[in-house]
This record gives sequence, structure tokens and C-alpha cells, in this order.
Amino acid sequence: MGIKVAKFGGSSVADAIQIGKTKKIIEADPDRKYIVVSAPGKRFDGDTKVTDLLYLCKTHIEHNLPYEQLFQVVCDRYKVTEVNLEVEVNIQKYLDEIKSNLEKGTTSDYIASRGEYLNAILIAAYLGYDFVDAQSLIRFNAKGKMLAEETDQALKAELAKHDRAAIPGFYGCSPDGSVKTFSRGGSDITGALVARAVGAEVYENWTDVSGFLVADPRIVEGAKPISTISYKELRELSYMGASVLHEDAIYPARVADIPINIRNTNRPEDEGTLITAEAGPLEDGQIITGIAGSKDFTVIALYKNMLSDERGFVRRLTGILEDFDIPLEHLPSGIDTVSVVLSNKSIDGRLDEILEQFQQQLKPDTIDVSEEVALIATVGYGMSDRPGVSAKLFTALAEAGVNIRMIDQGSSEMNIIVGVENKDLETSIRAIYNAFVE
Ligand SMILES: Nc1ncnc2c1ncn2[C@@H]1O[C@H](COP(=O)(O)OP(=O)(O)O)[C@@H](O)[C@H]1O
Ligand SMILES: N[C@@H](CC(=O)OP(=O)(O)O)C(=O)O
Repeated sequence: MGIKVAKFGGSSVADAIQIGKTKKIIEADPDRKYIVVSAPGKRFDGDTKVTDLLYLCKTHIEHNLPYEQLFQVVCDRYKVTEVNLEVEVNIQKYLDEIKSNLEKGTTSDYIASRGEYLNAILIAAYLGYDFVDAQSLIRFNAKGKMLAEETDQALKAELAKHDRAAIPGFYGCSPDGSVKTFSRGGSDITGALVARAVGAEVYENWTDVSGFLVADPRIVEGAKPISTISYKELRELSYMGASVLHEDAIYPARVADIPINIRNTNRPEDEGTLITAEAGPLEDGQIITGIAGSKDFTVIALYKNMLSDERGFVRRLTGILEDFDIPLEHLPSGIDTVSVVLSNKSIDGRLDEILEQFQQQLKPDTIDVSEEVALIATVGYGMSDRPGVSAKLFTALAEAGVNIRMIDQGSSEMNIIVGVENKDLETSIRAIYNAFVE
């Protein structure tokens, strides 16, 4: 049979008990030859992920605050796991090296990456797999963009030398060879890159939920699972905050046509969600596939009389954003209005400067700004060519007392995006879920 790549998220490798479950899963199928692991995640509600502790150590050092106790918490977690797994890798030696690098003022990417590095060393020993470091294999350019083809070649060449390997997720290297991490949740991307490089039959992504659910289970209790979903639908949902899979993990699997299977380490008997190129058949009465949302966007609406007759307005507008190096999330427009939706993170405190440039270069009659906006995407192929979907969605929001600040419907009719106030995010998701699913 083909090769399976299995990525285990933080909660699946949080301690020796969880790592024991992953071993059972891996041993149940000899095709699971390449294993990608995250840093130890939360063991219980209120626990702290090792990655967060490591970032905290770095912040303490930067502010000249004592960090030793925090670092000791990290050390203790790995040392206990080493003892409980009954492996002897001398984890202390690695911890000493990391501490010494910390004291020399290492980068925060280096320190954050050590969570996955140490876990992969322990897990490789426990499984009897080779440890293959991702640092020199996953390559980024000087601007921090991952170089997909170069990475694919490097991974292919190295992994061909190993029949079975455990690989740390979340990081690779900059052109100078130093550690460079993905954004948070990036071990999912490593898993997809490895799956592509070895031509996997399937990329299994093991986590703590039995697949992708129609809505975030922390918002909609008992949300229904999705049995099959297309890459496109999933990307819309991941991009909009369905954190179960990093949005950039989809591309490597998609180009190589590798299905992604989201599975639950605590319930391996569940089939989870299968993500493929084609959407699965719609269930009886199914209209939407999923709902996801995230907070902290700003909508800037520009109104100008006779805008519809003006040439180059949108080009100049996007040019201004390019000068600020700000990605455009959405661009809903009317006859004499154009709105831009930007994430507050990318605005990074420069709103006044941006508005000044809009005023100077675009000369709108009015500019209306709504900060603290949450975006919600309702996604699904079942929505296209079906009349009344938007009406149903807007009625559900109106009945829940939610004020809609922005609407954007993609031309594929596969998604409807609404902007609401941050405080209304959860209420809105529940209202949409109840209208379409319950
Ligand atoms: N639509 C969704 N379906 C399933 N889980 C979701 C969804 N949206 C958000 N989540 C959250 O994603 C979590 C799994 O992602 P993550 O914490 O990154 O896992 P891991 O550490 O295993 O990579 C779930 O526990 C759940 O709280
Ligand atoms: N450990 C990193 C990378 C990651 O992907 O973790 P997880 O698989 O637990 O989401 C983080 O916390 O961001």
C-alpha cells in the first residue's frame, strides 16, 4: 500500500500518556512511515502549551526579567516524558544547549522551535524511527516566505534515505541557515510538505476533535462533524479562523492531490473528515458545509460621488495598501462606494496614516471607519444556485439582534462573508448554525 504521513498536534503529544496513544495508532498501520510532531500542547483546560512557555522565556529575557523558573517548567515536562516513555536520549544535554543559546540572546524563532525539536527527538526514540530535523530542509527566503519547490526537493532527497522518520513540525531555515518558524499552528504545514515530498497516499492530521465540525465546538456545543469537504471550502474556513488546520497546509496537499484526513487521537475509531479536490455529495437538506469567523478587522468605506465613472480608483487604493505592505482581505463595492476590509494585525497601529493617504490620493467625499469588526464566512457548494440562502442568513442574524456592518459574497457563490461587531461573533455563528443545520 501507499505511504501515510501522520501529523500529531500538540494535544496528541502533550505527555507520555498521549504519546502512548500515538504509538498505538502508528503501529496499527505499517504504512504510517513519516510522523510529524508538534510541541507538547495543553494536557487539561487551563494548562499552557510548551510553545507559549518558550515564547514567554524569550520575552522575559528581552525585558531583563528572571526566566529560569519558566524554563524549568519546560525542562520538567520533557524530563518527565523521557522517564515515563522509558527512552534514554539524554534530554538534559539538549536542554542545557538550549539554555546556553538563550543566554547568548538567540532569536525567538529558534527558542519557539525547540518545543517541536525536543518532542521529535523523544518520539523518534520511543517509536524506533529516525529523527530527521526539518531545519535545513524547509527553506524560507529572506522575506520569510516559504520556498515550496526548493523545500520539496530538499525533503525528497533527505527522506529517501529514511524508511521511517519522525520530523519536528513548525520550522525550517532562513537563507543564512538560522531557524525560521511558520506562523502559529504551522506544524500542519510541515505535515503537508512531508506528505507531498514522499508522495503520500493520505496526509493524516491527528488532533483532539473527530474531524472538522460545521462550527467551532467552543462556540456551538455539539456541532455536527463534516464527513467530506473540498480543499477550496476548507481553505475558506481555515482562513477565517477554523483553527483545526492551518490555512497554508492545504496548498502542498492540493498540488499533489493528496487527501487530508482529520482524525481524533483520543477516538481513533472515528473516521474523521476527509478533504479532497471534489466536494462530497450533499446530505439530504444540506445547504452549507461550515461556518467560521474571526475577530479584529477594520472596514474602511470610501464614498465618492460619480465614483462609477472614475478610472483607476481601485488601482490607486490597492497601491496605497501595497505601499503599507497590507494585504487586502475583502473589497465589497457599490456604485459610488468601495470598502476595504483589513485585519487590525496588519494595520499595526497605522490607521491614521492610511486614512491620510486615502484622503490625499483618492479624494473621497466621505470615509467611514468601523473598527472592531468580526468576519464570519458561511461556506458550502450547496449554496450555489439556490435562491433564498442569503435571505435566510440575514434573517437569522436579524432575529438574533445582530447588526451587520458589511456583506461580501464571492462570485463562486460558495461563500457569504458578513462583518459584525466583535462582540456579536459567537451569537452570529450560533444563529447561522441554528438556521442552516439544526
Ligand atoms: N470547525 C472546527 N472543527 C473542529 N475544531 C475546531 C473548529 N474550529 C475550531 N476548532 C478548534 O480546533 C482545535 C484543534 O486545533 P488545534 O488546537 O490546533 O489542534 P492541534 O494542537 O491538535 O494541532 C479543536 O480542539 C477545536 O477547539
Ligand atoms: N507548537 C506550535 C505549532 C503547532 O502547529 O502546534 P499545534 O499542532 O499544537 O497547533 C504552536 O503552538 O503554534
